[in-house]
Formats: sequence, C-alpha cells, structure tokens
Amino acid sequence: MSAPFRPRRSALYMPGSNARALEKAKSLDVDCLLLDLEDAVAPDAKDLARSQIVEAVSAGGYGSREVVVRINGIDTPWGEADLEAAVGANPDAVLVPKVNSPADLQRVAHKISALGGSPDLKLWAMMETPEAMLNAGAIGACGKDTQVRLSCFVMGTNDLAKETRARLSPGRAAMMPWLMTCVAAARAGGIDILDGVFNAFQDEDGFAEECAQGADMGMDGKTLIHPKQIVSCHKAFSPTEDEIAWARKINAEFEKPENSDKGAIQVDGKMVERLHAEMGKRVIGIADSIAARG
Ligand SMILES: CC(C)(COP(=O)(O)OP(=O)(O)OC[C@H]1O[C@@H](n2cnc3c(N)ncnc32)[C@H](O)[C@@H]1OP(=O)(O)O)[C@@H](O)C(=O)NCCC(=O)NCCSC(=O)C[C@H](O)C(=O)O
Ligand SMILES: [Mg+2]
Repeated sequence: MSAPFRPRRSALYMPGSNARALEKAKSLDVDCLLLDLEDAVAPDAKDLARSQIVEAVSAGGYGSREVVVRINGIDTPWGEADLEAAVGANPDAVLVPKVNSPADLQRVAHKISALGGSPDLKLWAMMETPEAMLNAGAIGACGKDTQVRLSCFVMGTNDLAKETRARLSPGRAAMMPWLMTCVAAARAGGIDILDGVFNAFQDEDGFAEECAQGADMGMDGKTLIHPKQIVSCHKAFSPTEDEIAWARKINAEFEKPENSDKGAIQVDGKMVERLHAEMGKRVIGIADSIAARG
C-alpha cells in the first residue's frame, strides 16, 4: 500500500545548466528536487540547461525524490520550449514561475493536455508577485480543479521582496502577512506549501531560525539553494520523537471502547479532542513515510 502522506520537508533548487549538480542530486538525502530553467540560468545557457534537464529526468536515477522542473514564464522567449521539453521528460511536476492568477495555471494546464502530457503530471505554483498575494485564495482553489492538478505552492520571497520593495530582514516581519495568507490559501485548496529560500547559506544559525519559523507557521517544508542546508531543514520539518509518541498515544486513547462516544478526553493532564487525534494521524503518516524511505 502506498503511503498516504508525502513528506516535502526539503526542496533543493539547482540550475539546469549545472550538470554536476544534477548528478550530485541523486546522492542527496532531499525530498524534492527543483531543476531550474528560470532565474538560476543565464539567457545564454537556457538551451543547454533545457537539454541537460531533459536528459537527466528521462534517464532517472532520482529514487523516491520528487522531481520538479521549473520552467520559464510561458510568455518569455523560452517558456513554450521549456514546457514542451518538460512534458516530454515527464517529471513529477512542473513549477510555474510568477503566477498571478488562476488563469495563468489554467493556461499551462491546457497546454500540457494539448501536448499529450501524462495525467499524473502535477503543477506547482511560485507565489512571488504582488498580484499573487492579492489572488492567493483563488490560485489555491486550483488545488480542487481536476483540470489544473495544482499540488503545491512555493514561496518566492526574493521576487516578492523585489516587486514589493519590502525588506527580507531577520524575522521577516514585512513578509509575514503574505506568507500566512498563502498558508491559509494552500490549506483551503488542499495543497502543500513550501517556504522561500534563505540566501545566506553559510549562516547556519540564521537558517535554522528561519526553518523553525517556517515550521511554526505551518509550512510543509522549505526551499533550499545549497546541499549544506538539508540536514538542518529536515530537523525543523520532521516530526520529533515526542510528537510521534504523543500522536500515537492520543490515537490509542480514542480507540479504547470507553472513549468511543467521547469528543474530548483527558490525557496526561491535558484536554484532547478528536481534532488533535486527526492532527496526530498526519504526524504519524509523515513519520512513517520518512521511515519507509530508509
Ligand atoms: C549558491 C551556489 C552558486 C554556490 O555554488 P558553489 O560555490 O559551487 O558551492 P560549493 O562549492 O559550496 O558546492 C559544494 C558542492 O555542492 C554542489 N552544489 C552546490 N549547490 C548545489 C545545488 N543547489 N544542488 C546540487 N548540488 C549543489 C556543488 O556542485 C559542489 O559539488 P562537488 O563539486 O561535488 O563537491 C550554488 O549552491 C547554487 O547554484 N545554488 C542554487 C541556486 C539556484 O538555483 N537559485 C535559483 C533558485 S532561488 C529562487 O529563485 C527562489 C524564488 O524564485 C524567489 O524569487 O525567491
Ligand atoms: Mg523567483
């Protein structure tokens, strides 16, 4: 039986133009790979990056890692060719940059079907423009549109800072309303959401703090730019032993015959409701999926 919960704790970007990185990714303990054709690739290297990504994805070897190709915007000189190449290579998902509205995703989904793309090919959306922040709920609702197959938001905090002129300062106070709006929009649409990148990848303490903040906010994971960020990211976004034990305990309590007609019970001096047991089931599911990967 396949695991019902898919951990997306870490998603590592790598430029498609960097063949060494595409190869190295096969040995990294990371949940998702974001093979980039967009901002990490210079205009003169777009064609090389596209052919390297097609070759890498078609050849496989990435195991249980979720493989996602970030295309250039469909209205750029490279977007159409990127999408056609991605559909041919058939990764797990296509990541659409600078999504402003549901129409942007519907357009890409329509093109994927016209190209004969696999019905299993999902869309992910970069949330990184002022328009996207204003339309977050409507974009998130594409998670329930079976024609679009949106399954994840990715916060693009660098572009968001550029477009809004808000500062990416420690603690991210200025970003917080948008980040939390997108968390709510993702949950309403039934999809996952990944936090933005932390650019100062040599600053381990700063990165750990931002991971903890993202986990507190309800993010499912974080996007990364360097392999050295993976371990700390997994620490923040994996359920702890205590959380797993508590989840198992409260679920076991609710399964007891004497609690079958109760909505709220006391466990270890705390009030526990069935909603906590539901939350616990997700913790257990994610923990089991992580364990199953070995
Ligand atoms: C930031 C980097 C340019 C640093 O590269 P480099 O100086 O080569 O780093 P190291 O020497 O420390 O590398 C050590 C080894 O690790 C491999 N490596 C490095 N980065 C990656 C990676 N991302 N994926 C896989 N492997 C990686 C190196 O090849 C070395 O390997 P080896 O030689 O075998 O020892 C670089 O890390 C980098 O390019 N990072 C990704 C940048 C990127 O993709 N940016 C775009 C996404 S961010 C963004 O756009 C978010 C959003 O849209 C927004 O708006 O916010
Ligand atoms: Mg961006």
